[in-house]
Amino acid sequence: MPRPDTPLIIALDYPDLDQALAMTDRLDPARCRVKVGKELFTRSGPRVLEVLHARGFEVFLDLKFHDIPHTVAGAVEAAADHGVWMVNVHAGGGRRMMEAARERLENRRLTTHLIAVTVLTSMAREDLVEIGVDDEPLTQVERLAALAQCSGMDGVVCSAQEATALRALCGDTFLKVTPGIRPSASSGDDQRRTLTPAQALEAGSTHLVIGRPVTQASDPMAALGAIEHELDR
Ligand SMILES: O=C(O)c1cc(=O)[nH]c(=O)n1[C@@H]1O[C@H](COP(=O)(O)O)[C@@H](O)[C@H]1O
Repeated sequence: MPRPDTPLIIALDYPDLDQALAMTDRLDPARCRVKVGKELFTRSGPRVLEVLHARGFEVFLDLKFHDIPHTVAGAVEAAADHGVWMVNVHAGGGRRMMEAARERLENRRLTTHLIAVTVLTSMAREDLVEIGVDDEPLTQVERLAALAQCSGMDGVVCSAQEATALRALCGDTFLKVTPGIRPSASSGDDQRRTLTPAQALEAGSTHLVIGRPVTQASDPMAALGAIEHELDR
């Protein structure tokens, strides 16, 4: 199946498989990828991946693994064995954890994209201070992105507000997957570091993760179409 030529990843943040599939019934796998996160996966198990693959979708399995190296390597291998397009870990798990995950994929010649979460887009400076990081989010994102890159990651999850700095630091081909995307008219919800879809691509994001602005819209297809229009696609 040809890879979709789109930066859009729709977050299927639903409490059950039926609701997620009702949404994907209305999406076209040529126009977007989909993301399965903790809630949906914990409720539905790997079956959700089988069903989405059968419908032609490439899947980002967003379970943000963060554990000792051996455990994370096994979890990343299991995700890749399910045939997902992308999987993620927390860069805060450190170099040995990320290297172990990369090595496990290489040993098995598995080509799933492996990326690391830097600083969650729901966090602002004061949240970092509370966990002992007395830095601006950008400084911590740069620190973790550099570590992720030299630990063998294909890219990072960050806010689009940091994408330009990471393009300079890590290059164009290093993936910058950016949630916290809010079309001009929508609310920020619990996100703190947001940009619009067009601003995010302009800033250097390679992929845009979009959840509620599409999934909670009264007409999700119209919302997706408006984003595509904004991106001139
Ligand atoms: O890894 C992620 O996808 C992620 C990282 C991050 O820093 N912030 C973030 O919002 N996400 C995910 O991106 C999606 C954003 O959804 P909305 O805020 O509804 O657009 C959710 O599924 C989050 O779990």
